[in-house]
Amino acid sequence: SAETHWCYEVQVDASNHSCLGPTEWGGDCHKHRQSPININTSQAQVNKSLGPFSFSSYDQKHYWKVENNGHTVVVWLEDKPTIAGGGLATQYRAQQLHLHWSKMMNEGSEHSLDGHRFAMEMHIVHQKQNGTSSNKTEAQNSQDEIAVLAFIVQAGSENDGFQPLVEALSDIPRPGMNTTMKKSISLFDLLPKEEKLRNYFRYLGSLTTPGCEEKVVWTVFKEPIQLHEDQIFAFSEKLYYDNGQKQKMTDNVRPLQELGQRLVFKS
Ligand SMILES: Nc1nc(-c2ccc(Cl)c(S(N)(=O)=O)c2)cs1
Ligand SMILES: [Zn+2]
Repeated sequence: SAETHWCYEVQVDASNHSCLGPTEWGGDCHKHRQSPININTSQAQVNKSLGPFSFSSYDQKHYWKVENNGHTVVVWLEDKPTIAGGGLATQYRAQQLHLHWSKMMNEGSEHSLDGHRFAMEMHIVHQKQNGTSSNKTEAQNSQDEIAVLAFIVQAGSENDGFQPLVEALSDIPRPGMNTTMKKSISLFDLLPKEEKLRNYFRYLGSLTTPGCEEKVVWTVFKEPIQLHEDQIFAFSEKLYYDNGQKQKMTDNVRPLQELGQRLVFKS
């Protein structure tokens, strides 16, 4: 039979157990360098090598393609903006951005800061740019193959930069649907002002979705993105997990994982 697909806890009951919730996820999801984690900000160690990021083409406006993939809303960054600096070993190329959220303003982020969770969390997923062909092989298994820039989102003032994404949600209620933003925006239109991106936390972890591969160098920025409550609610209101449009897409948040022997650093 088609293998049972993974899902979030909120979906397990609604689908009368026809999908695997977070405690049953396979792959590397049961290993010990997993994400997300709670970040104890006073225990995080200042690391002087965690300098500012350099963002390339983050100012480039684009009519991005937006998709409901059954777990989240994904914005495909095909023009591949890149990042470097920020204590990263090399340049990384953006692949996609997606978000995690809840209707509850303190249950929608995946990471927490000193036990506090927020309304949403946005992840910009980047792939390590390989060097020469020689070091391509082992590079694929490195702990920092993927760099995710994580931004917490809290309810506050209206954010005009997010409107083209918020308005695109109505076009893609069901899994597998995709659309294009009706207005071009840049990644910087979605982020806090660049000068506010100097303060961040850093640790090595995993994808927060199956197979939970432990190949992510995480950056969690301190400065939150602010969205109006109505913009936040739009994600839970317009999107569905299922084709029958019975299960609203919300609480697509993995439970917190143990820090274990890992250290969290801060810029
Ligand atoms: N099918 C799906 N894949 C993802 C995904 C892919 C890559 C990554 Cl890196 C992540 S995360 N949450 O760790 O940033 C999520 C979401 S939903
Ligand atoms: Zn994510």
